[in-house]
Amino acid sequence: MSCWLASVRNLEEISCLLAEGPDIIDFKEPKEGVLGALPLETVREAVALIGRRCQTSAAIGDFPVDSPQIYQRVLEMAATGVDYVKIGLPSNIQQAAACLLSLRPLADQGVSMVGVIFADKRPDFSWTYLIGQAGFKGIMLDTAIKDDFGLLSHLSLSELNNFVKLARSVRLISGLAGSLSIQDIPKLLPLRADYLGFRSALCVAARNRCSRLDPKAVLLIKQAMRENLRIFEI
Ligand SMILES: O=C[C@H](O)COP(=O)(O)O
Repeated sequence: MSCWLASVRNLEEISCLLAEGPDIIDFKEPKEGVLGALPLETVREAVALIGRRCQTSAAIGDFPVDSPQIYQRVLEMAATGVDYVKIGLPSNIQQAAACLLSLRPLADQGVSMVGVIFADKRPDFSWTYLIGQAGFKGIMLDTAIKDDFGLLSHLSLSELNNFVKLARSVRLISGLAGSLSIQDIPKLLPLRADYLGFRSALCVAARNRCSRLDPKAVLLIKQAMRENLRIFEI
């Protein structure tokens, strides 16, 4: 069954979301880039505020894959108590092999990591298994450039289906995101990714993901997820 993830950038947004019960609340600062990080202290407070009412994830920030800072950043983010730490990877995951292997000890210590690759950067899914070998828990497809061209403008349903199947074959949780709209939900749910991720569609201005969350938009996404899941599970 597919879950839904909602990205937030501050504690006020969490209060707005919790009533609608997303399965995962994801912490990131969109002003700092597609995987912009929130301050560690904010993430710590956010995790405490949520109090295990849903799962949580957090981006570590936009770092080049050869940055020596990645290991430390993952360690620090995991120490906030967040369930999953999200790390951006290049489209050709093979290029990140050294970075992935260096993170393996963190996986062995129980840190749950999710690798993020970008649909608008011509991703090569054939290296997905390397993420599994590094002990990651999941892989997520997102878009690097946030504009009118969402996930389905870059990859076909058949390519996305292939991605979800490959992830499943190496026991990785799979997530799909990238300026998803409410209309994308019935198209993507049949692929049975583990979750669909949203930010833009939850905001008062869907074209500005830095704008505040709109409670009505949040409710509409929640209802669309529920109704479409009911249809596909019949
Ligand atoms: O992790 C998911 C992303 O925050 C989705 O954001 P977006 O809907 O603005 O592309």
